[in-house]
Amino acid sequence: MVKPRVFIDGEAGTTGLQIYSRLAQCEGVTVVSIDPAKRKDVAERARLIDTVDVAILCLPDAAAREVVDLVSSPTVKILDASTAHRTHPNWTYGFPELAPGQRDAIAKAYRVSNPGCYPTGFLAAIKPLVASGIIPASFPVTINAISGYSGGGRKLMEAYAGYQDESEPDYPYGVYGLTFGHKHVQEMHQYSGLAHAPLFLPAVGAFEQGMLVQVPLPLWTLDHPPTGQQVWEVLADYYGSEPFIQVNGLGDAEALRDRKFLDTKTANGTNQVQLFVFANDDTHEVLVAARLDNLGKGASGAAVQNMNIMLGLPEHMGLG
Ligand SMILES: NC(=O)C1=CN([C@@H]2O[C@H](COP(=O)(O)OP(=O)(O)OC[C@H]3O[C@@H](n4cnc5c(N)ncnc54)[C@H](OP(=O)(O)O)[C@@H]3O)[C@@H](O)[C@H]2O)C=CC1
Ligand SMILES: CC(=O)N[C@@H](CCC(=O)OP(=O)(O)O)C(=O)O
Repeated sequence: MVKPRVFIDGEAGTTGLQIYSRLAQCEGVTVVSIDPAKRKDVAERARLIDTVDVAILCLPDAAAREVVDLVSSPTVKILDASTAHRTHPNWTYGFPELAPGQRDAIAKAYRVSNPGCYPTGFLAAIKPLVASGIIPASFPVTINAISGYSGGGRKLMEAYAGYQDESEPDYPYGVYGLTFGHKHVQEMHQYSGLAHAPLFLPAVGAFEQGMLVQVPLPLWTLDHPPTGQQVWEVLADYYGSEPFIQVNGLGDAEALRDRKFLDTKTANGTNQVQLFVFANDDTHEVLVAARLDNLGKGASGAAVQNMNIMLGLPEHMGLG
């Protein structure tokens, strides 16, 4: 059988390298590489894309848009890991677990956008709650999230490079996005089913990889607040058979591990979103949290999963 040919545009970057190393171990596809001297030559990249079955774009947004405009093959499927096409009406959102039918839509699509890392955690947590009506679409939602610095790509990784050797980094924790216009907000709003955009407060920590996305729900604001168990059941039912979304037990003490806090790294190296629900039914406070590897299910793992679906390959291929 002829193996599908895949080109990773931006193969040398943080996300591209991780996709390459996952696919290099796979028998199922042939990875086509560009001459390194031409890796920023847009005409050569478009020419190569026209020759493959799937092209995965791991580029800055502008470079992704530019090359897509030059592609002419009617058969090539494109998977864009950048933010450029995530809310575009002609592109299919590459989150197979988001809703019934999404996986089939990805399988049929010629243009698929890979979700952002923060939206992956947020949408995994909120979408079932809004879709089921257990929280109303009008609920004012806030998100507190922290990412490792690899989320900022090569430039942020270089900026943090010296920290490994310091016992006390200058910036162990930094909140950003303080003008509330972060590039992920539109995507989080569009696919959540919420009437209002969530208020998003991202932070970056002095660790390389991993993320935690927290959605605190002050349910006392509702006339009939659901219990923590009811919130948990909605999530557990929604993702019951999904291999890459794991719903941990309600108030799972194991999840907190020895130190009694939710850490940011336990999902690293996996393609998992790990969901947690913590609740106090007396005060009607609930926290839904998602832990994931920003470079795994938040980027390269999701890209490989989407590529597999787009090519009709086993969905687990290359995902460990
Ligand atoms: N890091 C993360 O956690 C995630 C990143 N993404 C997205 O993936 C994309 C890539 O991000 P990331 O891998 O982190 O970024 P990096 O900066 O690590 O890598 C980007 C790569 O693209 C190359 N590049 C830049 N401009 C051009 C161009 N005009 N033509 C061809 N190649 C070019 C860069 O080369 P050079 O370095 O030489 O300029 C580099 O190799 C971005 O859109 C990002 O938003 C998505 C999910 C998560
Ligand atoms: C820590 C950090 O800087 N994170 C990046 C998000 C990671 C990323 O690039 O997100 P995409 O998935 O949209 O590509 C940011 O906040 O812009």
